[in-house]
Amino acid sequence: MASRAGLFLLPLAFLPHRRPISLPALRHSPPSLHLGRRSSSHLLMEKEAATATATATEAARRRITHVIFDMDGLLLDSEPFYTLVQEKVLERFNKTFDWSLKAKLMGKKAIESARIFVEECGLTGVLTPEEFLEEREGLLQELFPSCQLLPGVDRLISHLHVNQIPMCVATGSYKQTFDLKTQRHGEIFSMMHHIVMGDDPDVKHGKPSPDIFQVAANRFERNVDPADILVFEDAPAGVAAAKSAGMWVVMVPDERLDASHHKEADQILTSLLDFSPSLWGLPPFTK
Ligand SMILES: O=P(O)(O)OC[C@@H](O)CO
Ligand SMILES: [Mg+2]
Repeated sequence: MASRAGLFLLPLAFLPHRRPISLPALRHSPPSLHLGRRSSSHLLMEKEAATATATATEAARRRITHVIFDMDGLLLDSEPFYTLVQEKVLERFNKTFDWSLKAKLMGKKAIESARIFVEECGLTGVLTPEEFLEEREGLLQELFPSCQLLPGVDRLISHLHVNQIPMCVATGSYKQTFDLKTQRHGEIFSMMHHIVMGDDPDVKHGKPSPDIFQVAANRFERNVDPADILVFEDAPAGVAAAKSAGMWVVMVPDERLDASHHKEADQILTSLLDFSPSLWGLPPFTK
């Protein structure tokens, strides 16, 4: 297999589309970087990561040349708003919302997640997916403008921008809600080469299909090998989409997401503050 200058030949087993490689989470980062208490899923995450072999670390030291960011739950702390509103809707039907359902909804196109929500909550015939979406979007309108950046986002994106690493966003959010959520963060999103959204005409199927990441990769200035692209995601559907697009994926899951959803990711982090660019052949942080 031809290798690029300075790259070593990767045994076929390590190609991203063949099997995920779990890498050591940055256990040495100072405790202050680890936000919040360490839940059992975090300890499991570290155990999973700790089993990574030196070979896996070597294999993953590819020279990543391009980066694709998911948005909700990865760049923006918007997922709690979705949860809050979905809990509100369910209260009306005396039903409760839990993370096993959340795991199925995250990252998906709005109408797809609405269909799952109505079906899984036994509301078929009571509430249509369209009615649910209308109610949900109505409640979210006031909440979205207060979306904050998640920890480590500003530092990482500014760092990649300064080092001229091409990057973009691939989000299942539709344009209208994208504008609402990002209105306070124009500078960060202006550093993106392009933004692909859930209602983009070229995106035929939402995550977990690879469409949105393939469209995002094709819109960079030059043809990019998917194996040179690193995706950052928070949701199982997004990780699955990135892997089926043949890309590498760092997952930054909410600590309430069951660790069984971590398997496909190449690296698991508790926060972007723990990301080490040089592990992926990207320029290291200087400060
Ligand atoms: O930016 P992403 O994570 O694709 O969000 C999509 C939206 O459906 C929220 O889950
Ligand atoms: Mg997401």
